[in-house]
Amino acid sequence: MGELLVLAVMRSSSRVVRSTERLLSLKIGEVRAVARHQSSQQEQVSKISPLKTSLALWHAAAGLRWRLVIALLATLAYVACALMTPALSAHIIDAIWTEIQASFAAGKNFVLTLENGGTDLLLYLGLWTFAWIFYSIQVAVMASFSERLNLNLRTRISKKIAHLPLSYLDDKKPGDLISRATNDLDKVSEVLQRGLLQLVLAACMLIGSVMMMAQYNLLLTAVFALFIILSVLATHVIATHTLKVSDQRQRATGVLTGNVEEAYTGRAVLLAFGGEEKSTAALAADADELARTSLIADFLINSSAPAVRFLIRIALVIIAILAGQLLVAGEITIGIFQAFFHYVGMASEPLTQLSQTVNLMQAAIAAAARVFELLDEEEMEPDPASPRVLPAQAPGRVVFSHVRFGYDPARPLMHDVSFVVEAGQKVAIVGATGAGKTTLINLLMRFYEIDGGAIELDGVSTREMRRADLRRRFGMVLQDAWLLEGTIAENIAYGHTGASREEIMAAARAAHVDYFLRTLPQGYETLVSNDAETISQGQRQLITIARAMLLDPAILILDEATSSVDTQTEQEIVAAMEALMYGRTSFVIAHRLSTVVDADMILVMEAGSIIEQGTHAELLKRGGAYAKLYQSQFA
Ligand SMILES: Nc1ncnc2c1ncn2[C@@H]1O[C@H](COP(=O)(O)OP(=O)(O)OP(=O)(O)O)[C@@H](O)[C@H]1O
Repeated sequence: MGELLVLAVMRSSSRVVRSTERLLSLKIGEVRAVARHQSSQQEQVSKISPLKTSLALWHAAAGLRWRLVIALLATLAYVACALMTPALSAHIIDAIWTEIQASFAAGKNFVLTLENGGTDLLLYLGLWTFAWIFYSIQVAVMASFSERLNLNLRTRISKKIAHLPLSYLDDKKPGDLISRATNDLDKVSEVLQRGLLQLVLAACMLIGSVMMMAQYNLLLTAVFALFIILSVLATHVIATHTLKVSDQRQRATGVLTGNVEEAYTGRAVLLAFGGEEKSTAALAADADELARTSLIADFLINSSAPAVRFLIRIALVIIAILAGQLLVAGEITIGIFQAFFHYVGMASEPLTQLSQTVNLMQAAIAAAARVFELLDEEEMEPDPASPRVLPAQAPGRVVFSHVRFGYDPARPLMHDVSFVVEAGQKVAIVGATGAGKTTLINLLMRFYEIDGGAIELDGVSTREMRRADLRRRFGMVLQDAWLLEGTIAENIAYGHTGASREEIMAAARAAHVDYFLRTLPQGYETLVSNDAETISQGQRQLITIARAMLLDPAILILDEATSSVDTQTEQEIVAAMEALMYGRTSFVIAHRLSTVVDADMILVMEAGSIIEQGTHAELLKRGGAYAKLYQSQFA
């Protein structure tokens, strides 16, 4: 996992530079065109199936569904309490009114007692108390349901990332991945927490209120039911658009997060090429797109409630006229008249809420769809069920036989690569840029799977080993020295849990960095991060050499720095690398004459193939590609 992360960062940082350069080369007009193109792309991908996504969410909630049952029961209890109150109040009003009239007829003042309506009033109060308790239970249970579902999905995403092939990261921006694991998931839980509850509550309230209305008068209930149907139709039309626009908004958030991340990580390139303005314009275009889609999505989400409210107002007027006539005709009592309107009021708000919630849920569905899109990505080939394990002291003999590979299977890069590296040998890999030097290392570490042939480590095919076991055999020191957020001591001990302070300091001494670290005010406890520029490039590389020293791997992979460091640091790096390579099989992407000349074997690469291999003397004698390269680059 550690190495995977390292390579992901390597890959993303080189991609960041490429994308930042692309960002730099954009003119403002092109930026707008890109934004438009992105938005048309977004329309193309909006093929979300709400049913499929809801089922996936239901499936993801396995083990948590009992919470939904409790929330549902609490909701039903709340609705029952709330629905009983108007009927009870109708009864209380009619009963007390009769008592008042009787008292007046008898020439007495009316005094409220427990017998003549007081008990009913206490019951009324009790009902509302229970309603409040049940409502609180459902709120608490739903909050715990949605947060746990969120946690489940987030855990699945982190496991998924560990199983994604590196090729996934090659054409996706890390920011988009981050956006799915944060923004999209948060949207799902935020909406579920409020939305699901409201949905159940509103539906129960609506059905209950209509049933109660029907008990009093069927004609008036039928008029209200007609307007419910009209509201459902209006909601459906708006919700269809909301789903599409919400998807665009979540994608625009992903694009913006990705580009902000790129602009930030590649800021050195931006500043160096004076590209701040263009980069800012490109980000502004992304932000514009997000603002545009958010505006439409928010408008749609909020527009359904006023539309439904308008329909309800019309229904109320019609019902009021009809109910008034019935009252005058003596077909209904004043208690029933007020109870009916109470139920209409009780049903109206849920109807409005239902419509708004259905719309809000579209945003959650769109976000959840992006989460499941990630979770459904094809994973890398699993480790073998019964993996071969190398002995701890395996010497580090490497054999490539007839290896075939292409990043894109349709465009092979390596056709037939074969070579043998004996344990303890130093191999220099040379070749022009893009020749395939890094690719060779990627295949050796199994960051990518080969398409044919075999790679063996001490007689065992790397495919028969667990990836983690394989990678533990290697130590890497890259040009782009990677530091994680933490102290320098933690950085040196990365990958070697439980290293003592003495071991860390011994590794730092061997890597010629101990003296420098002691001069820092906080010494080994100095806090660093990959982005902080408080530690120079050369010093970073020395720290990563110390990291490799501590790991004490059988095989080393070194990418010699091409960037110019001062002579003193350069000498220290050379000495540290020599000490590190001593007695180990080492693959060096070589840029220094001394490394090439000293190597036990030189692999000369061109267009993915090894065109020559041998020692410096042998290859010079041959007078082929190496001899020419040596003359032009190293001599
Ligand atoms: N992740 C990738 N996806 C697709 N193509 C890639 C990827 N990485 C490298 N390539 C392509 O494969 C070829 C070999 O690249 P590689 O990085 O191995 O070259 P290199 O010799 O290490 O170059 P350099 O010296 O510039 O680092 C190049 O054409 C490159 O564009």
